[in-house]
Amino acid sequence: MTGIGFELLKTDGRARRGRVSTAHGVINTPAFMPVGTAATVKAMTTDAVKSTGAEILLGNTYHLMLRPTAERVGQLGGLHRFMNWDKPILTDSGGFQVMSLSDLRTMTEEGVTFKSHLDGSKHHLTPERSIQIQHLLDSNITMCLDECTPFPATEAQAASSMRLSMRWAKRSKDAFVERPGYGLFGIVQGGVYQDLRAESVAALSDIGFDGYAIGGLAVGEGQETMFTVLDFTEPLMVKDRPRYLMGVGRPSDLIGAVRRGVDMFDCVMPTRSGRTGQAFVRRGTINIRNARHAHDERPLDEECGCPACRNHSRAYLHHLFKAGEMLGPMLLTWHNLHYYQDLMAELRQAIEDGRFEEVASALEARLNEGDV
Ligand SMILES: Nc1nc2c(CCc3ccccc3)c3nc[nH]c3cc2c(=O)[nH]1
Ligand SMILES: [Zn+2]
Repeated sequence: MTGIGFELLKTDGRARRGRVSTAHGVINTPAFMPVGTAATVKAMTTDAVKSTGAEILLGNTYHLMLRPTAERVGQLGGLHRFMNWDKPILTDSGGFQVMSLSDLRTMTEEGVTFKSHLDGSKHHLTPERSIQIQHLLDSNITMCLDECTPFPATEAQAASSMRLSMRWAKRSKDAFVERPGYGLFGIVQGGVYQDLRAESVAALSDIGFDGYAIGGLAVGEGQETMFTVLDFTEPLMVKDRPRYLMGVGRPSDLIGAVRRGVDMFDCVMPTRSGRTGQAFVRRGTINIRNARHAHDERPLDEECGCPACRNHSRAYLHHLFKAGEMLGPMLLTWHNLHYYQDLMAELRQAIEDGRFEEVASALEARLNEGDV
């Protein structure tokens, strides 16, 4: 197999059950991919991440090029060996993180010049350099360098931003080293504009990629707008390649996007909010720091099999956070990732059984039950 393989195993409405195969193993879709920004899923060992059911994790070109540098990771055998994760890895191309993390950045046709948020040192990122960095990291799924069009943007702004990303997509493809089990994904842009999204899908399909991400969303547009953009973009996308919705999302976002034909997801919510004490449970969310949990002997979620729910009460987790104990963020991160994987497994099974709509609407109803 050149590039990565994709099998579409079953559909139920627009929802898809598939399998992505890479040099480091298989990813069952719909899949949630935990974010491991600086070669670590924060507060989790790789064994812990594996125990949640995750089959792929994400790394970041931006962070790793700054520290410890891509050359260092490459010298040490790539990201898999560096962090001891032997399953697939997807890395973002860095443009999104430059725009959200560094200051004093300038964007030109050539690429983006920016100052490190760590030490102010100057760096350049071009499509060619981003592809080279991801190659050094030994990423199984490489992302094209793109510009994530800010929200809101006028149609003219979204058009010129998208067209720059399409020129960068071609340069990314030309720089990518084809290897069996390794693939390159294009990223659809175009803001909230139907004709621009269509132009971007067509431009990327003409170039040809192993998979197609939908970018420019989860940038503050809100769930309704995100779903509207999916509704007019997804039907234009080829069916025999994976679709990856970048940066999404909360459980209700995931259910709605699987319903609309998305296969792969990433989001910092389960890890970032886990560290602040927010737990995602089947009936909504819990902020464990709230006083009402101080004496509650129940687990976070009775139906969850994670170490936090098997071994501890809400009262104990509340105490850990109040005491500033590092076990608190560890256990809530573990729970959130475990819950996200359970949710994706339930959606995969529902598609296989031809019961997606029944299962999805029941899950959505429970999320709004409240009083968790
Ligand atoms: N390259 C790119 N990344 C995005 C991310 C980061 C996803 C990511 C991938 C891998 C690791 C971390 C983060 C977005 N997050 C929210 N919305 C997003 C939009 C884009 C986008 O349009 N382009
Ligand atoms: Zn749990």
